[in-house]
Amino acid sequence: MTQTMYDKIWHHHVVEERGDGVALLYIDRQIIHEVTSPQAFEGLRLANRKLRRRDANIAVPDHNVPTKNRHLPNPDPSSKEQLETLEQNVDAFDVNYIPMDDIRQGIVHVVGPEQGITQPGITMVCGDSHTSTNGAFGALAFGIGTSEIEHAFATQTLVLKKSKSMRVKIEGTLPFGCSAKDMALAVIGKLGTAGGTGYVIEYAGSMVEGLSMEGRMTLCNMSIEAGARAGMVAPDETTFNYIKGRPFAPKGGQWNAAVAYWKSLVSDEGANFDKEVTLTQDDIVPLVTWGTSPEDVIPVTAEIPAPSSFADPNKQVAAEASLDYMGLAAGTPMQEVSVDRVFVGSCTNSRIEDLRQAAAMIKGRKISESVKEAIIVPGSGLVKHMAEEEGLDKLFIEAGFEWREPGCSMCLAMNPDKAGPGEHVASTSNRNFVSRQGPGARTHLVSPAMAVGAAIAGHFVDVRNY
Ligand SMILES: CC(C)[C@H](C(=O)O)[C@@H](O)C(=O)O
Ligand code: SF4
Repeated sequence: MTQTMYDKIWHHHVVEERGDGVALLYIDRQIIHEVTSPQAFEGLRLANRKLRRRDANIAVPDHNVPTKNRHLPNPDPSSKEQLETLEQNVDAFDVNYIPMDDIRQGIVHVVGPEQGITQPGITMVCGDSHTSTNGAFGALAFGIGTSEIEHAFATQTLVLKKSKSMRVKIEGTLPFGCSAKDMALAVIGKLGTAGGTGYVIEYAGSMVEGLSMEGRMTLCNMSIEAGARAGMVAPDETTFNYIKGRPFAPKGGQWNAAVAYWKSLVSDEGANFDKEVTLTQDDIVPLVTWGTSPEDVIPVTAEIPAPSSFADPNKQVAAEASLDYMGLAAGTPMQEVSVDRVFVGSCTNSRIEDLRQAAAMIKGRKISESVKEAIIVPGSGLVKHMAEEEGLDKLFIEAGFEWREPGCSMCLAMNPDKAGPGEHVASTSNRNFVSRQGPGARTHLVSPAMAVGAAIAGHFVDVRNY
């Protein structure tokens, strides 16, 4: 019987079938951050339990870390407490830990792949929805809740129901001025935020195969915004080249054996997917979100849509509310929308390639005087270091950007990096929810190049001719 990649990885990890698609699944690796782990550790404490496999877990602080003045006391009491609690817990339970002052520190979903922790064929969890990022390697990686974190700590297993499978093919060559972020936004625009509910998505097609690992991670990262449980890309030479030599990668004779196994994971010819969706090169253009849902995407060359243009009455109501919150009028050309702040970062777009694409847009120009703040937040200390070796930090600083320390930062504004009420933010993150980047802040999701273009012009621009 033919199998999808998801079927294969699932079956390799079943400890016990419970019937009705529910199974006890073995979990290979778990990553932990400070926001969702405290109750899980507390649960272990109360039940007097330990970690079943301490080498399968690794913790790193990311959401609450300050991105500047780290040598000073943390200005936010609740952030301080969450960070200290994580330190106490990893100490008490002897969990592998990457502290804030370690060059490897960064956003969990950047650190896992960078360290070679993420590998094809593994099951990988984290108490964080964007764990889907790791699926770019052909891993089954997904976010879990606090009680599941505790369960995985104690047993190295989880009780799970198998999802349906969807294949999203994107065919063609990535058009000029576009990036994996535009592909991700195009997929969400097409599926809608509920289109992937109940599914694990496998991304395929020539445009996906042509992406670097960084691009594939951007694409898989935003599977969650399409409602899916996870996103995956079949491992290939691009994957193997990325993993080779990383700290946790298989070494010596184990390398060849691992690659042979990884190659066997790809979906069989003719494997059955519950749903198939295809996008073409024509669907991929520089996109911007205009509303408060990631599905609210339009080409940068388009106008803000009128609520009445949507067929679904519920969507009409939602669009009305979105426009009201965003302070936008239907019919306004997107390129006339001005931006107050610019954020390049987050687990969607903070890897080295994202920073290179962002820096390439500067071309000796400076950010607009109308922009209050433009920050570049690398995904990890290693990304930051690499960017500095390439001189990207200087390009950003000369243009008027702030060059920060790694963390989640203004993606969700749990640290001091916030946008003010009513301010429009050109953001490379993944969620444009109400008040996501600060109370009343208005988020527009874009690619790194589009964010820098907006910073220079002071409003959204079509990066293809800017
Ligand atoms: C804090 C965490 C639970 C949350 C998530 O799971 O996604 C955060 O990372 C986010 O992006 O909103
Ligand atoms: S960068 Fe944003 S989306 Fe990613 S884990 Fe952090 S808060 Fe969540």
